[in-house]
Amino acid sequence: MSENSATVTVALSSDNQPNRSYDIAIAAHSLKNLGAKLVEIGLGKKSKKILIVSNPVIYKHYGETVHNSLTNASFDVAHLILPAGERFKTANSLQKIYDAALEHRLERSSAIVALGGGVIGDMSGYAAATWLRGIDLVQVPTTLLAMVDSAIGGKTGINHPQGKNLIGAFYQPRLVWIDPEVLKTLPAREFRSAMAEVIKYGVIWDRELFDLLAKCDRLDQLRYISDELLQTILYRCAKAKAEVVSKDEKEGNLRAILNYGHTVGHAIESVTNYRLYNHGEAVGLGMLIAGAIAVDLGLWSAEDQAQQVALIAKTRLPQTLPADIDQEAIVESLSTDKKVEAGKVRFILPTAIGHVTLSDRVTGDLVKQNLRQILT
Ligand SMILES: NC(=O)c1ccc[n+]([C@@H]2O[C@H](COP(=O)([O-])OP(=O)(O)OC[C@H]3O[C@@H](n4cnc5c(N)ncnc54)[C@H](O)[C@@H]3O)[C@@H](O)[C@H]2O)c1
Ligand SMILES: O=C(O)C(=O)C[C@@H](O)[C@H](O)[C@H](O)COP(=O)(O)O
Ligand SMILES: [Zn+2]
Repeated sequence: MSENSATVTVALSSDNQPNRSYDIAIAAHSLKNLGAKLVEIGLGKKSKKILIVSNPVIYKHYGETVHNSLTNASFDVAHLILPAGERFKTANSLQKIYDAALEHRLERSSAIVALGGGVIGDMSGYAAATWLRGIDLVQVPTTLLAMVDSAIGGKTGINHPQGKNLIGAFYQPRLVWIDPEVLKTLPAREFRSAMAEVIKYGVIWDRELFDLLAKCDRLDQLRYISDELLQTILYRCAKAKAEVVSKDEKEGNLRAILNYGHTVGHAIESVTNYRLYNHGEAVGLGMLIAGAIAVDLGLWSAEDQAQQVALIAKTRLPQTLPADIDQEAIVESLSTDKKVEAGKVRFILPTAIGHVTLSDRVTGDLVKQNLRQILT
């Protein structure tokens, strides 16, 4: 890792297929070089067609740079603008991507470029996985959350009216192209939200990252983070996710740790109709609750939980839930979690900073008991 650029490789087994490993390239001001990079990794040899999928805000800021970079590299580019927000991570939006793919006559060797946050990335990824049974996918994340998490590792999908990400596929991108400069236009709320996933890596895998963050006074806005710390965050999170995904691409076992905070987090998002909390905020609340449950079960210490609470407080993420939140519905929604096995909900619970375990000892009552602790 140099001062302002780094590459992390997601190493994947290939069986009889061509090499599926890919790079996560992190470099400031690199957006304009995307087209040349795609040529370098072999895109455009047969079909030159590319569909950029984005949303109005992101495309207004960065669409032209990406479009020009691709056309300068001789790609035949079309773009589709979808409405912004988790509420639009739906089958209806997916249909619009398919319609645009058809209109632009994407072929098997064409590509989709996802220019956006996790919502655009997850939906475009699923469209790429399924259009013509699979075309190339390039992730160009524009939120911190997408840079450290959603653009990496190949989980793609959309929400079902009954729950988060219930429809999807594991489908790896050919490249993750990160230009941290784009974070300068990211709203502070979205920055904070991403910090929940960053802290997640500290708790599940990387104690050094946790300790580094704990030394900071404020973690709620980009302006409180030095360029060096931002680069370290991007690099260490990418490395952590790449290591986990390389070891267990399809969540047979280890990868489930990346779901820390998500069991309750997804339930909160879904029960509040994706209107009250965004993903990272709900995950932050989910981590607070998972930590408290782990203390109750004697799996980790009250001191470690206090450290987690203190770190989350530095991000100024929400730490409470409205008193009238439907607790029964949250517990009910846990049953749609993808980690459910033989009807039992399995939680990722921390045992020490940097370590977690999978537990099926968490009852609905224990969840409700801890939800009640954070009601306002
Ligand atoms: N696939 C995975 O492994 C994975 C991992 C984590 C999260 N997710 C999913 O990711 C989604 C959350 O992603 P998110 O937090 O990126 O939210 P998001 O995609 O909704 O983006 C948040 C907001 O930021 C705006 N925005 C994005 N980049 C910007 C920029 N550079 N400047 C100005 N505005 C910008 C967007 O318009 C949007 O309104 C959820 O659906 C979650 O389930 C998936
Ligand atoms: O990559 C993973 O694996 C994760 O679990 C990362 C999570 O941050 C992400 O929100 C993911 O989409 C959740 O997956 P799900 O399988 O619970 O839908
Ligand atoms: Zn997440």
